[in-house]
Amino acid sequence: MTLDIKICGLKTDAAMAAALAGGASHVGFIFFAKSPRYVEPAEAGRLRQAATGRAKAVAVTVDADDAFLDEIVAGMQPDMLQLHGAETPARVAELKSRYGLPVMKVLSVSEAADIERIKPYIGIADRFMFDAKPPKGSQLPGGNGVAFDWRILTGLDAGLDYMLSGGLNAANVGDALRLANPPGIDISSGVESAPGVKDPALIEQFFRAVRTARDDRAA
Ligand SMILES: O=C(O)c1ccccc1NCC(=O)[C@H](O)[C@H](O)COP(=O)(O)O
Repeated sequence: MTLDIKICGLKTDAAMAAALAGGASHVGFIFFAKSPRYVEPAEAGRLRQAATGRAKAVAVTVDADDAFLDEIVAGMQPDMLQLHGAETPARVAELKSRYGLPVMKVLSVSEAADIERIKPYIGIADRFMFDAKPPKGSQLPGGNGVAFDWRILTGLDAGLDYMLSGGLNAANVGDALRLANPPGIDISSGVESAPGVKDPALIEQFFRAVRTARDDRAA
């Protein structure tokens, strides 16, 4: 089975180069002003050019209005929108039709009952992401470096297209793959040396850990 890997919160050419060299299938840009990973749409548009033909460029937004989304889509030309807020199924459908782009809807989870919240989005969102709930006091809906109990994903339909996210790093990604066997994974703060500062060496180390885990499972 192929495994999609998204490196999120890219801001520099060096981090982008490391993500692509490692074999990222998706690269993410954060359009949430309070985030240390925020990039301007035009800068994301410049950075994402390196990914063309190699990885999908994902615009991560949080309950963004149409005016901001218009600016993002025009400036960055994403391949996909990641909706990381409280967007309703109707809003997801509206944005798919407005921009003609696939949408990944994020749901924050901590227990098995939270998984049920995907139901109204099935057939509307193209893909899902399960991320951990932000810790109390966090200003960020994502990028908090917090994991959830990956075993709650084992009850999902085998064909559901999703990414497992939240608190991944080189040390724990093998366990996540073994426990949940997800079709995709996503990482941000686990490959940073400080909030918002991606470390190419940590990115390389993460890809190495993924490869080792997959080789071990194949053996
Ligand atoms: O990363 C952010 O700063 C962020 C801010 C606002 C909304 C979403 C954000 N990140 C989205 C992602 O896809 C992250 O990769 C995901 O939450 C996992 O982050 P981490 O736990 O740090 O690996």
